[in-house]
Amino acid sequence: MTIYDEFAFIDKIKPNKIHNQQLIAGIGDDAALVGLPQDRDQIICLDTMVEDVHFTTKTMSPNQIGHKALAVNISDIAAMGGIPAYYLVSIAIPKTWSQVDVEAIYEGMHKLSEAYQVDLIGGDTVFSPGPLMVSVTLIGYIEKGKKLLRSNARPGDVVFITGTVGDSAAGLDLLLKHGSNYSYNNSETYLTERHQLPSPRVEIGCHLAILDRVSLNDISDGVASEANEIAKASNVDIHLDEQKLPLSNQLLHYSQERAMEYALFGGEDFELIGTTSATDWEVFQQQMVEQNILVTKVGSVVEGKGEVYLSTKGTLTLLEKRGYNHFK
Ligand SMILES: Nc1ncnc2c1ncn2[C@@H]1O[C@H](COP(=O)(O)OP(=O)(O)O)[C@@H](O)[C@H]1O
Ligand SMILES: Cc1ncc(C[n+]2csc(CCOP(=O)(O)OP(=O)(O)O)c2C)c(N)n1
Ligand SMILES: [Mg+2]
Ligand SMILES: [Mg+2]
Ligand SMILES: [Mg+2]
Repeated sequence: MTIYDEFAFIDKIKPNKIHNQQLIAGIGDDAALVGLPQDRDQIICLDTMVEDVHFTTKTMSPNQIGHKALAVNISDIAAMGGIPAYYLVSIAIPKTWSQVDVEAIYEGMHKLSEAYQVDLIGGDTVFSPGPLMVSVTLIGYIEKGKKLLRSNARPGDVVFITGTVGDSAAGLDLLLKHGSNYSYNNSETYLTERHQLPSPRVEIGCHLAILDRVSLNDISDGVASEANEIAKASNVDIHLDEQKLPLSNQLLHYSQERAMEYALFGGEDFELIGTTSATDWEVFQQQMVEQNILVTKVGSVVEGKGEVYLSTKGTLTLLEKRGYNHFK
């Protein structure tokens, strides 16, 4: 179905209320105009989702594609300890996609934008002769001077992971096998939804931003890949204790044998992995316990030259930067 009147489409997706009062002009001019608060630094990121790379019509509904395209960006802001505020969407639409389905992508984004109080302030709409592509640029902020960088890890730090890891990759496995319309049992549905509807950890990021020094990454490419990024950026070694990696019962039930592979190399959990001093870890852990949020100590930082080791029953083996890599 070829349909789009580009301009009628833009009118249709334009939000009718705003969450951030510093927005001066959103959709409807040549660019968005936003006021800048003096006491904050800006955080800006962009992630793209492409049909047959990040999703297929079999693995994700249009609504879920929209949710996830925004969620993965919110997750990058969470990994900087910040609060998301404004987003722009670039969408390239092939003729095989119906207007109803494209609007459902926006509904998915809109629903999540309400939950996280972010405003759609612009974007671009173009035709694609190939797959559907949706790219989101997200702007957020953090108190001036706060930096939760990958390069902040120091020897003696505790390494932690939020939530559980590996669920999304197992969910993807199920979806590639049976599709999204299959009647999954409760435990399988938990896994497929972890893949389709990730929950970015903004609240936890904000708690971490209060601590003195934190290194942080969100888990898009797998624990092994993200831990390696922190180790390399900080020029330290990271030791991960295999037995401490937080795995859900649903994942273990799905495949005890492959659970560790999913956790280390699967990706798209959009949980956070990071490090902080042992003293700040105690403070943070206590806060998380009080709020009933799962955060697990999974290892430690030692002096080194940027490598990650996995400790399995006392034996250390090099954990290479294997995981999702677009061109491998
Ligand atoms: N094509 C590109 N042009 C410019 N910068 C890029 C490009 N691709 C990635 N980057 C930058 O490289 C860094 C790492 O990107 P990426 O691995 O995608 O991070 P993440 O996994 O957090 O999304 C980020 O600072 C990102 O902005
Ligand atoms: C159909 C399908 N095949 C494979 C995957 C797995 N996959 C695609 S991209 C990706 C990694 C995350 O995406 P990326 O573009 O690397 O995000 P970033 O690291 O930039 O946040 C994974 C695990 C998927 N989600 N869907
Ligand atoms: Mg990226
Ligand atoms: Mg990231
Ligand atoms: Mg990646």
